[in-house]
Amino acid sequence: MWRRISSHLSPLLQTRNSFLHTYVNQVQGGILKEKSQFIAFVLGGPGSGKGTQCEKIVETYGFTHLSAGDLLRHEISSKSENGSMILEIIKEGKIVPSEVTVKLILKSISSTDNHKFLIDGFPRTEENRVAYERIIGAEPNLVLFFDCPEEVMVKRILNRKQGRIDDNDETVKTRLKVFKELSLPVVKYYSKKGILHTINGDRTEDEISSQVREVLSAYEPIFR
Ligand SMILES: Nc1ncnc2c1ncn2[C@@H]1O[C@H](COP(=O)(O)OP(=O)(O)O)[C@@H](O)[C@H]1O
Ligand SMILES: O=c1ccn([C@@H]2O[C@H](COP(=O)(O)OP(=O)(O)O)[C@@H](O)[C@H]2O)c(=O)[nH]1
Ligand SMILES: [Mg+2]
Repeated sequence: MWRRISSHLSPLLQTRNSFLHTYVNQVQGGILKEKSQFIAFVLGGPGSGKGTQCEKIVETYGFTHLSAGDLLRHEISSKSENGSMILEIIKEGKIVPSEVTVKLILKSISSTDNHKFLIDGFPRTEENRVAYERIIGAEPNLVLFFDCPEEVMVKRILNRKQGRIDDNDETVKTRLKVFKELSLPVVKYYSKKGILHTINGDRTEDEISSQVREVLSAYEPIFR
């Protein structure tokens, strides 16, 4: 279907087509197999444990982990043309324009041979979600949502010693407000779609990890 559509669309869409289906040079019985892309969004408030759990999922299931925040921070540190704009927005705890983030995600997806991706910390707004779907032309296969009480998230963020410019009292307040007002509607959207899996994020890392494995193992026949 993608091939048919893309022949009528812009070069951007044609590029997209090339990574929506990753051709895996895996000859089985003489047949070149094509693996469909599998995308899981990983959502949750700041400090809910998204990054920590993504690392464990990578170890267990071999996903490629794309943290939207890391991609944006890389733009800042590499002094790209949008770097200073991104820095100001992150400092304030607000949301970077969708087209910037979506472009970075697409670039990362297209630069790897893997077919299964964790997109961590995106989409953070309904506008992000719509922009992603417009450009990618598909919804995620599943969405993990780490549900965590605010006071636990704040404590974790203020103890996270990664030197992040946004891990401070003032920015955390804005980030929590943005999460409640702009990100929770996205969570609700996926819940209505029936692809949301809510995980209790107020547990030990290992307890959370086993909840995650329970969800992912049901999808294993699809993404394997
Ligand atoms: N289950 C947990 N219990 C206690 N601390 C945790 C847990 N999961 C993650 N952390 C710690 O909390 C901080 C935030 O976790 P992180 O994975 O970076 O969250 P997020 O990506 O959602 O902001 C990190 O310092 C991490 O080591
Ligand atoms: O899709 C995204 C992801 C992140 N951010 C910005 O990057 C910051 C850090 O995001 P990250 O996911 O790294 O934070 P976490 O939730 O892991 O603490 C956010 O507060 C936003 O300012 C954004 O604008 N759009
Ligand atoms: Mg994170």
